[in-house]
Amino acid sequence: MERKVILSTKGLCKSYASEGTQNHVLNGIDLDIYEGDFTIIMGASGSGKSTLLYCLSGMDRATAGAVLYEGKDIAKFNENKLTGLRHGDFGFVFQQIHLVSNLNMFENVAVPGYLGKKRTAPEVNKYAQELLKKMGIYEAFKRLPSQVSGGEAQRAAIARALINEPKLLFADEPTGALNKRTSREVLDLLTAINNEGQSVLMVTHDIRAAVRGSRIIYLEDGKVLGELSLPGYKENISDEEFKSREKQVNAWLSSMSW
Ligand SMILES: Nc1ncnc2c1ncn2[C@@H]1O[C@H](COP(=O)(O)OP(=O)(O)OP(=O)(O)O)[C@@H](O)[C@H]1O
Repeated sequence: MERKVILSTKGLCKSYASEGTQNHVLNGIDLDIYEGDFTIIMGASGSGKSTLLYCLSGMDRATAGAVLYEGKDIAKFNENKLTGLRHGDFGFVFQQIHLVSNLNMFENVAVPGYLGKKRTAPEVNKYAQELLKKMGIYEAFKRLPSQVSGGEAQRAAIARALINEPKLLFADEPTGALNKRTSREVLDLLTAINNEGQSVLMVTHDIRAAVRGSRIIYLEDGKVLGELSLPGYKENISDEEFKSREKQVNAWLSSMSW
């Protein structure tokens, strides 16, 4: 069965000017991102992972080449259209959580829904409550971000990213600031929503996060060096299956960084 492409890049290049020279960070990336996948971007520090995520999601502009979304090159969108795309079509989760400090957990999730205008306010309220329940933080409904743990705040950030039902959820090191247990809880949630059909693209250094992927892409010096496809990760995976998957990913990563 042919899989649907959500985003694709053609000859994507990104350079930054620094101290009179050009730093060529992305060097001609041709890539398709598929619907339903849990796509992982890996690579050494500085290989261009976050820059690729920013260019794919319209948070930054390519220097050359195209980023195609629904047949249109978003690199050519004006600021207004890019903002609309980021708010309406994509969702974002970052290592730094950035909840609005004077809004409670429910409001942090619901407000982007009111702004998204895809649903009426009562519909947004209902959906925000559903998402808080799904993320296991309904009890923290009325608490301010300063009154919850890092893991709870990241779960609220995931709920917020999902409120407008994004075509693609981008996650940049979402567990980078969390301890092992809360990282696992957050990864379990991302796995669960991916198993329900949500397309996810995640940048990570962490192999325990990468094993969640159905496709892992390895960047080196701003180019795709290789990729690995894996069967979808099941939420009730046994320890044995996890270890064998981890071994496969580790062996592949060693071959990439050889
Ligand atoms: N806004 C910017 N201005 C100038 N240079 C930048 C900018 N953003 C990134 N860079 C440079 O681009 C290169 C790639 O950065 P990027 O953050 O994409 O790498 P990364 O693979 O995500 O790294 P890490 O794993 O360390 O987060 C680095 O050399 C970085 O210094």
